[in-house]
Amino acid sequence: MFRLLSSCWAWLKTPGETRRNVTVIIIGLDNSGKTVLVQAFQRLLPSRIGSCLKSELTTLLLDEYEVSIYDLSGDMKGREAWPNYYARAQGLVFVLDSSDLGRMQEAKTILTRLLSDKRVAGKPILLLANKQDKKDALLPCDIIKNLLLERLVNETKSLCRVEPCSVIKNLQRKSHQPIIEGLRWLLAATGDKNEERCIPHQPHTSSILISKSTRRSGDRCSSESFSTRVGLSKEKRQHLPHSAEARPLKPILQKEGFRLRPKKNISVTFALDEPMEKGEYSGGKRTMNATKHHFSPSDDLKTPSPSLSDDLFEATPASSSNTAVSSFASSHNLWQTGKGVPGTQGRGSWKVTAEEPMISVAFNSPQKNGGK
Ligand SMILES: Nc1nc2c(ncn2[C@@H]2O[C@H](COP(=O)(O)OP(=O)(O)OP(=O)(O)O)[C@@H](O)[C@H]2O)c(=O)[nH]1
Ligand SMILES: [Mg+2]
Repeated sequence: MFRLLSSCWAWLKTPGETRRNVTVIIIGLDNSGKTVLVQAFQRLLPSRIGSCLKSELTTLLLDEYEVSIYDLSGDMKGREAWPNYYARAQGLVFVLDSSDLGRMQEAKTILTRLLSDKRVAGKPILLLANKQDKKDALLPCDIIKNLLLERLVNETKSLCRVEPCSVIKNLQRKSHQPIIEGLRWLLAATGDKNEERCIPHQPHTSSILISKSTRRSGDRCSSESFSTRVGLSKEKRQHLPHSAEARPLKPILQKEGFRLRPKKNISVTFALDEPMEKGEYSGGKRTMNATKHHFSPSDDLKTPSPSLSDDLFEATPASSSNTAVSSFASSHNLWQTGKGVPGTQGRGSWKVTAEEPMISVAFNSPQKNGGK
């Protein structure tokens, strides 16, 4: 009853009559969780379900947006209809079953074909790494690697955010926060994307964001150091949701450290567009050899010190945006290492510090809940 009333109120209360209409398509392989995602949105947000004629359409209200969401079927027959929706979509949600390793290649093929379509290329895409409750679910960094996502979004100039989530119903309401935050980001990105197209001679570089949904106290990331890399005006950037901000990889490494969480809630945001200069971090091996490990005194649970592989900071060749990408690939080892460390699946955090620069890794409690 309360939900019904608040829905009615939300529909009536159109602030200044200025709701922005945005059309989003939800796409992905069959069985990835698209329909369950839409059902979660319907539970969480004021929504209007489509008529019988367009049962795939749901209209949601979120902030100042009225969002038309098309839940497209992912089976072979359904995929034939996808192109009919490409032109009208301003943003895309690609739902991936992170635990279905056997279909990663198929997902990659589909995603590549999708983003390469000229009606889609350049539009923002939210990649939901779903089914994170399952024990074999891939980490977002593994997904990025498996799907060759960096290269793909760089080529198609699409702004991309990767959001790990579980959309199943029996999870607590707050565990659905990532999908709301992801949708907020997508909506903001659609507006900025349109505006950006009007800016002439704007060098376009693309970004991948991984959600940094929650920040711990002591997080040294300062918001001023964030920037999107899609040529947004400063004023527009201020309107992006906090979690929509992208951080250039190079400054992160230079100034702050790279904050990652191993599974479920990822705590890092970065952009893959800033080329490294020649020789930059080429002393990485040396630096990492000099690495010392220590634990934060605020850890909820002490975990064993991780051992880092020496190839954590391989020297990265310079001169293209792929340099930063390969730098990410190096940091990927960091995740892998963290993942394999006994005890890191529990609550707690550990830090790895080197003399200069410092890398820090924060592990927070994963949401293990009713994994199948
Ligand atoms: N464990 C787990 N199961 C999920 C999750 N999300 C969806 N599922 C299950 O995955 C199955 C498929 O979900 P759907 O939402 O129907 O998948 P879909 O992407 O709409 O599939 P098509 O409509 O065929 O393209 C269902 O059995 C869901 O219960 C999740 O986050 N975790
Ligand atoms: Mg479905």
